[in-house]
Amino acid sequence: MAATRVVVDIPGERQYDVRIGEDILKDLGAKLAPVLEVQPPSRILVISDSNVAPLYLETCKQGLATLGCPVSDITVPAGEEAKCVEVIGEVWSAMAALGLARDSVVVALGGGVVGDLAGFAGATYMRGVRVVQVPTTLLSMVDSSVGGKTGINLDAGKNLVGTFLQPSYVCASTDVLATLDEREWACGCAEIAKSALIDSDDFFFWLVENAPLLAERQPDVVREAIARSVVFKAGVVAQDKTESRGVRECLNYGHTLGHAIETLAGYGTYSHGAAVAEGMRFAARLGQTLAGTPLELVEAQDALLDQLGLSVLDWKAPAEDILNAMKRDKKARQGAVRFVLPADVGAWELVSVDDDTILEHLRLYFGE
Ligand SMILES: NC(=O)c1ccc[n+]([C@@H]2O[C@H](COP(=O)([O-])OP(=O)(O)OC[C@H]3O[C@@H](n4cnc5c(N)ncnc54)[C@H](O)[C@@H]3O)[C@@H](O)[C@H]2O)c1
Ligand SMILES: O=C(O)C(=O)C[C@@H](O)[C@H](O)[C@H](O)COP(=O)(O)O
Ligand SMILES: [Zn+2]
Repeated sequence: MAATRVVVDIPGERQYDVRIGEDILKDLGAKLAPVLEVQPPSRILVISDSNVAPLYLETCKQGLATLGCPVSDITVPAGEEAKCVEVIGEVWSAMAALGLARDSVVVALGGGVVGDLAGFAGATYMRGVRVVQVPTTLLSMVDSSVGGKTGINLDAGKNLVGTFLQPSYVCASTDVLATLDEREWACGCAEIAKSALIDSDDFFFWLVENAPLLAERQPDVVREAIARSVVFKAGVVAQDKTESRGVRECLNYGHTLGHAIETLAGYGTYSHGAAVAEGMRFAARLGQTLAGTPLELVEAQDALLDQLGLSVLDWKAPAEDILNAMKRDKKARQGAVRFVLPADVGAWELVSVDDDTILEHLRLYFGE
């Protein structure tokens, strides 16, 4: 079957393709040649992690060989902990030592961690070189490789330092998903569920119907879930590239509590998707009070997340600690935390919530 092509067309940016298909990594160089021909790269640097590199680095480098320029690689430790100040410093130093120049290209080969880290390295080194995303997790195919958010975590909170840099090209070669474990599969499903619920009845009820097949990794359903998610995200980002117009925040549904859980539990303790799923359960309940979220939606979302392998987390923390972590969320304004709440499927609101209401709902939710 031919690869699916989604064109990301953001005002003020060069258009780029997201290609989704089986076994397309080997053709990466051929597909990139026309994209990079305006300024042929003097060198390509593939950045990967210690789990992905042994599996797919060789195929990736072979795929890039047709471009005829030197291809170097560096490998960072696998896992969320690598999205940090220390590792980005090492990456910048390696880029300089390898002689990367403004006309070089960074290829991010890995999941969302490598995508965010390598994207940030590319966006900042010499004030910006071109970046190509080669996502290898379900999450990175459906979400993080598209839209240009890059960055690292601080001890104080998730993604607190970063930039926006749109990739030049995205290659989602779905065969690599075969080596992904159950935890990471469910993690990607969480972002698909987030997108479906925020997008429309059409996407949400398609997902409800196909959740068992997605959980079983049925290839046609997997490809359609990726394509639907990318089309949705590309449409949102096209309206609000830098999250400054009150539109892109919708992609943050579930993330206000989700990011607080990741920070407080320690990066890597829970997958990003598992924490976001918990955040979606909480936000829907908060929505019942503040946005008229119907009980049927709360229950339908719970059932969907259960089916996708995203069970309720065995985690709790004092409500005050969670609130303090949430206060560093990038959606906060004038010290108040703002939540994306689902008034209904396909109808979200960005609501500023006072501290007492948040504390009350956290205590209720976590049974304090
Ligand atoms: N920039 C964005 O728009 C955006 C969107 C969503 C999430 N994110 C970020 O993405 C990160 C989460 O990404 P993730 O869920 O992909 O995690 P990840 O990158 O840590 O990958 C998960 C695990 O799977 C391994 N792995 C990756 N590909 C594999 C493969 N094909 N086979 C076997 N193992 C493989 C990795 O080595 C890692 O151990 C978080 O830091 C989150 O904040 C960013
Ligand atoms: O692309 C976006 O915009 C998103 O919010 C997608 C999220 O899934 C992703 O986790 C993102 O990194 C969160 O962004 P942040 O600005 O809250 O750090
Ligand atoms: Zn996310």
